[in-house]
Amino acid sequence: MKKLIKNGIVVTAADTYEADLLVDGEKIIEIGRNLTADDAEIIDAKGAYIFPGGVDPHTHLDMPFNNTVTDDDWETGTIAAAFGGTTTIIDFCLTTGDDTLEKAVARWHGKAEGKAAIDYGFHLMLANLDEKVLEELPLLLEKEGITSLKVFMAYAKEFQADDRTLFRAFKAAKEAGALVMVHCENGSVIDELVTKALAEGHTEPIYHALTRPPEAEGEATHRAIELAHMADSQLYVVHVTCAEAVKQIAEARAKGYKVWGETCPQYLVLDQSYLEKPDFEGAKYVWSPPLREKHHQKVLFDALKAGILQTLGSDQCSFNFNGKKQLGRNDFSKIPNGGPFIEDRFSIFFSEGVKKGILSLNQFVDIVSTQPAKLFGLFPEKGTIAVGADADLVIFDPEVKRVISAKTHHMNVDYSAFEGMEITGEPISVLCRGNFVIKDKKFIGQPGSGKYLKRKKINQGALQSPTAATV
Ligand SMILES: NC(=O)NCCC(=O)O
Ligand SMILES: [Zn+2]
Ligand SMILES: [Zn+2]
Repeated sequence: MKKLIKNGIVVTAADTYEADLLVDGEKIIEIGRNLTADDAEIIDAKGAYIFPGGVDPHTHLDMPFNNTVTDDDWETGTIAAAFGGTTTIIDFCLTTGDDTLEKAVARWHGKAEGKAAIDYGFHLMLANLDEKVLEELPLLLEKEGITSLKVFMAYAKEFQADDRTLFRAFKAAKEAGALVMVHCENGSVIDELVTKALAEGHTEPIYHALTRPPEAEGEATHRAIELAHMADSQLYVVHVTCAEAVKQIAEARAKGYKVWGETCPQYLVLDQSYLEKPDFEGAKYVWSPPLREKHHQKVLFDALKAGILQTLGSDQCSFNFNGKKQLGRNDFSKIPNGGPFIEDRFSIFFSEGVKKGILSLNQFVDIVSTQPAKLFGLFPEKGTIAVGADADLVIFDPEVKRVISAKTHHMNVDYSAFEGMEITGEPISVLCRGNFVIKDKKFIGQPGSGKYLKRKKINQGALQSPTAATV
């Protein structure tokens, strides 16, 4: 049955206008005023914004990490994402532990199939690029439509890649038409600082932040930029947190380097002082890079506004406080790194960005949906509202006020990093490819209905030049 969404205000990265939307099957087939359709279900969206579904380019669902596994799986994680207005995620497929990349990807398909309630793709997370991996990589990227790789400059004992590996990743990506995502922190310096702090008897969560200074992020960001440039390749810096890293990205983009950047809602609204909460509560706020001092928040908002950073990822990586976070009770370096953000990414950004007058409605859509879709080869099927696009739609009440709490969220985790925060705006109904996943704030979707998305290569027009990507 067709669906006719009437009287809403359609918002894209470019326009804001009143219109009705006619959806047939998975697609938007007509946009206009006073549309009628005899055989359609009518949805009245008066007073609501209609946004394209959020595209979250950074999640870790059911992922082995820091000697444990994240607590949200593909069912709880994608349902929570849908409640929050996200209809597509791109998750990180971990390749360590498998002897071929193909096996790792098959394992990730196994985690998602039958569980994902929204659409999804995979990035490939690589720790080494030996001859075997380099041979398999292009074949796998082609077959699976995986057009992005992630390499870590941090996590010395788990994933850290050396400069040679990083350079190889850039070279291989250039040839394969893929984008290299890099976690930019100097892992060796951090390892040294952590060892020293522990030797001096400092075990509390705040030392997680104190041993990962912003300079370590700025230095690594600079190195990644130069290595990408030397390889004539392209770089996407994940979870940017601080002025030091923003400066490097801004300078590179001004020189025309192919560099893009992401930040996350937690860095925009929380600060380092949260790690000082008593009774080990600071562990709830341990992730990497760490929360920074408050003055970095404005730098990040300004960078998003100016188009120096283009996207907002959740970096969803949840661990229960009264569970896996306790692994680090006597040693901050053993606290699993990550937090629960997939559900609140969209609404917090609307409330803090649009409602507080920092961003326009169109900039909001660009950052939470359109730019991630473009950068990761999903546009124009995803990331916009247009005839022929997938009917991934968020019917959003921009005025309702609510308080974020673990008591009401849908993630499989016993705390919210934003507990008690009052925000304005909430998704009322969410459609993914024309089907309601959330209707009137209730989940009516189907685990397993999410579709795996093969993505376009960057040389197929997925990627824009630095100047074109500015808002
Ligand atoms: N960010 C974080 O602490 N955990 C997830 C893994 C990563 O993205 O570094
Ligand atoms: Zn990372
Ligand atoms: Zn991450």
